Amino acid sequence: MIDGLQYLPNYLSRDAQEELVDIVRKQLNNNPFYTPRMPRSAQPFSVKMTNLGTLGWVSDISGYRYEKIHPETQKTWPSIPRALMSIWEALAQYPNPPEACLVNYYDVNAKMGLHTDSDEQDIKAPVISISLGDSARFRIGGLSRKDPTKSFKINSGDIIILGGAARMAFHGIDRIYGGSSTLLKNGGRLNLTLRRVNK
Ligand SMILES: O=C(O)CCC(=O)C(=O)O
Ligand SMILES: [Fe+2]
Repeated sequence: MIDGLQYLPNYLSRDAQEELVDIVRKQLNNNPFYTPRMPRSAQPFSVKMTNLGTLGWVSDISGYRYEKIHPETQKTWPSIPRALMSIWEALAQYPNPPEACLVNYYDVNAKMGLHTDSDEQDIKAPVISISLGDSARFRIGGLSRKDPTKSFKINSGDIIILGGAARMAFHGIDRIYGGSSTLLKNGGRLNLTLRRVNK
């Protein structure tokens, strides 16, 4: 596996997962998931997205970028809750706090193609990714799209850290294992990624 990728299986207990889902759901109140679209083609993503933080990652016909407001409600994103800040403080080994928490929701048919997280100025900071709900097949490659990739199954409560040499590695979600978790009332998978954007 590429150096700098840290996989922390079962980092969150079931109780901690339930608590986190509750906290995030409350914080997302009036900050709905929307359907992002591919730059240029405007093809819809299968993953629904929203954000917490002073900045949020958005994608539409004009491109990928960070914005201070929700693309549909035009309201600022709710703040990143303390429970998530604490996870960052425990794991990031980085002095500055995250500015964005991208919240991804995958229904059973959703997936995310191989990509790099490259819209952040500060690539010395890691990206911390928290999985909640249904299991998924995570794919990780190298720094070039052509590099060989490996995949493994990730489960609710697992955390992946993309740091160091793995910060700019290609990664994606091949598939969701529908019905594999009872954590989310309506099924599916919630993924939270904590990101530092500005240096
Ligand atoms: O859902 C995941 O585990 C990965 C999400 C991801 O790579 C992203 O939002 O950039
Ligand atoms: Fe990513």
